[in-house]
Amino acid sequence: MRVHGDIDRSGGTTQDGRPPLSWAEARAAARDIGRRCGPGARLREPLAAAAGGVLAEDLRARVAAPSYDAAAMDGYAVAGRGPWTVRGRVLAGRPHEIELAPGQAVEIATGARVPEGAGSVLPYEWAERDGDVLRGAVEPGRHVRRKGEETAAGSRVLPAGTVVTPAVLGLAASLAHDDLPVHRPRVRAVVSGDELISAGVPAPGAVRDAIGPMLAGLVASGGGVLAGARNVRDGFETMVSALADAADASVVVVCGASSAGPADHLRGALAELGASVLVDGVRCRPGHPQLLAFLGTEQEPGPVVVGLPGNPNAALVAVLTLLLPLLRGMTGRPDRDPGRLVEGLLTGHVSAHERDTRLVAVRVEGDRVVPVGHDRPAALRGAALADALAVLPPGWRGPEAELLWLPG
Ligand SMILES: Nc1nc2c(c(=O)[nH]1)N[C@H]1C(S)=C(S)[C@@H](COP(=O)(O)OP(=O)(O)OC[C@H]3O[C@@H](n4cnc5c(N)ncnc54)[C@H](O)[C@@H]3O)O[C@H]1N2
Ligand code: MOO
Repeated sequence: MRVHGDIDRSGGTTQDGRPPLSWAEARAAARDIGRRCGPGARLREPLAAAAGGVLAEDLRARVAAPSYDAAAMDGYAVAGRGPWTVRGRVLAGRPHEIELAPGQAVEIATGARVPEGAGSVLPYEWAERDGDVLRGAVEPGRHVRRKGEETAAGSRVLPAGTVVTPAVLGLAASLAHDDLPVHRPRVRAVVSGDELISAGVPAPGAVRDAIGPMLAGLVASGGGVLAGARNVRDGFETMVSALADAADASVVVVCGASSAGPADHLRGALAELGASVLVDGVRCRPGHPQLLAFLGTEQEPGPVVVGLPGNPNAALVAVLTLLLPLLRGMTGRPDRDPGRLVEGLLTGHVSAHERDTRLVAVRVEGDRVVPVGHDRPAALRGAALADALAVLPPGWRGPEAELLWLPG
């Protein structure tokens, strides 16, 4: 993580004790910080593992595309004018040394190498064959994909910084790449809480960790990679050493311990480590105790810390508010959300918060946006049923609402 000196390190709360940043300001700040931090570690990854990264170098063609003259249709490769004499058959993947003289043809499959001397391919649909004699109308050059006509060997096909989508992976494979140099923010998670268990049925007083299982997919949707998740017990020293141990990451996500209780040690641990807290709470419901901080110094920058509240739905909102905009900023992804404006269509009873932005789980049903309920801070049932969170700014009267799409 590289931090530049011009970031406002003031953080803190306003005089009335409320978080200084609105929900929209917090998202914009996280994205901006991500842009300044840059795209994270450079790795050379096998193709399948490179998905979601951003190219660390221009992608160049290791071979021409196509890499040989190939038939684009099933039919006959023909040389010169017809009628032609059919000399045999060539199939894709079968090497051959056939050369055709004018007046000769071979039956050919799509993708097979067109013999030397053949000028075009006559599809079956246009061919008349009587024994070895073939007739039909061809246009010179038709239905042959010439070597290099799409891409010349050695040419630059994509610039550094391109997001590795499934199409980019397919293209890279077709141009003979086995691995790709990509940048990808490495994210480490610290899941804190004495009451948490990660398997089985909880006894009274114990709680299944519901945030840890969400993180890999959420981090990947922002272009990062979850390099590890640690469950730690509540404790000041434990939190300090968990943060210090994650120093090799671009981003450390701390789940829980974000509030003011006796077991909530995140803020104290950050102070102990000399962190700069840049987002100290956000004016939104749920999720207001979330935070964003830098570890390290100007000379030796450390990771960005994103603090998620322990209530799982509040944590999800904080991921969408701070973590994903941060990762998108780091990886140069477009900020696609808040998504689109849906006009006049939020149905059912929802009320805005007087001073904070409310995020409400909704389903999009045709042209209606329907709250699904079950979206209190501790409940993920609503988010699991929902397509999106409707963004209701303070004092919202509706019915228009902006939608923040939930990662799929
Ligand atoms: N005096 C105040 N108390 C609280 C405030 C406040 O402003 N003043 N904010 C409340 C809000 S809002 C939230 S959200 C929580 C945030 O708490 P923490 O981030 O400190 O998290 P914990 O106290 O550890 O846990 C809160 C709650 O969530 C459960 N939890 C924690 N981690 C997980 C997990 N990984 N999976 C499932 N559930 C988890 C935990 O058992 C608690 O029930 O603080 C309020 N209090
Ligand atoms: O804001 Mo808390 O983060 O309501 O659950």
